[in-house]
Amino acid sequence: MKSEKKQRQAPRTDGNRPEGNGTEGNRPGADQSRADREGRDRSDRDRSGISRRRLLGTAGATGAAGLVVGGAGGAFGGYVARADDGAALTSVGANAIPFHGAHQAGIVDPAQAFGHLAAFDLVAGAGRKEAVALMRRWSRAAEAMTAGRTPDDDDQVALDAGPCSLTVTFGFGRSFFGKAGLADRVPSALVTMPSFTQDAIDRANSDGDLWIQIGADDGLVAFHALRVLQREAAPAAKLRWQMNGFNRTPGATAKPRTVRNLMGQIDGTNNPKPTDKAFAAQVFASGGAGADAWMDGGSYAVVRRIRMLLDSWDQLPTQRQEEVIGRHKASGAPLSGGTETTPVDLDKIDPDGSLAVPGDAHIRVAAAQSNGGAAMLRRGFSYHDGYDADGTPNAGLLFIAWQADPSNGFIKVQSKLDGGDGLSRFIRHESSALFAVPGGPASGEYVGQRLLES
Ligand SMILES: C=CC1=C(C)c2cc3[nH]c(cc4nc(cc5[nH]c(cc1n2)c(C)c5CCC(=O)O)C(CCC(=O)O)=C4C)c(C)c3C=C
Ligand SMILES: [Fe+2]
Repeated sequence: MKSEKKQRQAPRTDGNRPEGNGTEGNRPGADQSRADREGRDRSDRDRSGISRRRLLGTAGATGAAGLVVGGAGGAFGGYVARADDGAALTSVGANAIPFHGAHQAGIVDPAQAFGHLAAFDLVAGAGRKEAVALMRRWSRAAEAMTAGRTPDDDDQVALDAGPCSLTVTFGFGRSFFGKAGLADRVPSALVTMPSFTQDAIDRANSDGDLWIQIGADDGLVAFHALRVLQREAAPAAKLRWQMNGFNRTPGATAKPRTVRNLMGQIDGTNNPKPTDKAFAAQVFASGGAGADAWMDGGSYAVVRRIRMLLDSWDQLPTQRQEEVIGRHKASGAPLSGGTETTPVDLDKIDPDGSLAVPGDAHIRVAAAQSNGGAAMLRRGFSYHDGYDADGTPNAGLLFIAWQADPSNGFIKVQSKLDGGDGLSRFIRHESSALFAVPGGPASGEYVGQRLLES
């Protein structure tokens, strides 16, 4: 990336779209983003005497009739060029999540509407020096893009959009350390992931030396970040695997709600909350003073691509589906009663003498109470990669779990779910990876500097 001096254009308001999902105001950086935005418009005007936003608007207006593509146009059209009417920005475009901080962005922030995961391997001959240069390049690019800036020689894919809550999160796989000459710095929590009896893991789409998680509330902004970072990877690293995911778009519901997954369940209800006393200890590593000190403020990301066997799932009556999970499908309330947020009563017995939450219900088997307190923050994306030749949907969950120690988080819980979970008949784990995600960079630092330069 040559320079990030140019500010990316701020978006116009789409009159048909609700103003965000109501959560943006709570996101860190919303105010800063507003200030940045004003600065951006001003600097555009300073350089040319006329706002780039206005110029784009004029071009759109004059060309509008000729640019209606695919379909009858108007409300039914596919692509309709729109003039810039000068209306205010939407909060979706304007929201910026700071790149710097004690923890990397993309862990605690609400999961965005679009996600890309990518793993890279160092190329033969690349070592610590090349890794330092790569992490510098990646951090510089991510810092610019998350603030809504683009490089001079940018491909302009995200040119008209604001930051759109873009986050970029970087991690290191176990295989990275030996190649980078850092074999003695593998953190003790970065264990080799065990195999589980029901795994159907595709090794080519698993593991990796380096990992990037990208999230944004706009598809172009998310793709742009992926493309920029993939280009910046050369000549040090090459792509190993890449996955695309999505969540509900901000503003799609009348008020903020927990997302649904592709099985139709409300998913994420009983996640640890940042307001919980134990949250930081459950999710973030405290590196201590020893060899793992560089992981202070970091976390461990377990990535599992879990296919949903949707054809079988869809054949199950709703009541049975609810027994498989242990919650009502529509409301997300536990089968022991109450609303979505009512704590589940795993001991409750129904009038017929059976457990209200069945013995093999997913939430019973996965619960911290059933696993010696083991907990993790689940922050995933749905995925859909088309259909197999026989018409089976290739769709499911890019499951991402964040924890201070995977042995006392995902690994412990998955060991219990493997075989004991009613849901396991309807899902298949097809990819697996575990990454050490260092703490967030301080201003002027790049991600991983405390590992690579100490
Ligand atoms: C090893 C950890 C887990 C895997 C793998 C997993 C897969 C998976 N889960 C769902 C759907 C739901 N999970 C829910 C709760 C839940 N799941 C896990 C862990 C794993 N899930 C935990 C720790 C919990 C919380 C349990 C509790 O204490 O209540 C729920 C209920 C709503 C919620 O709390 O999020 C749903 C729904 C799918 C579809 C899936 C694989 C594709
Ligand atoms: Fe689950």
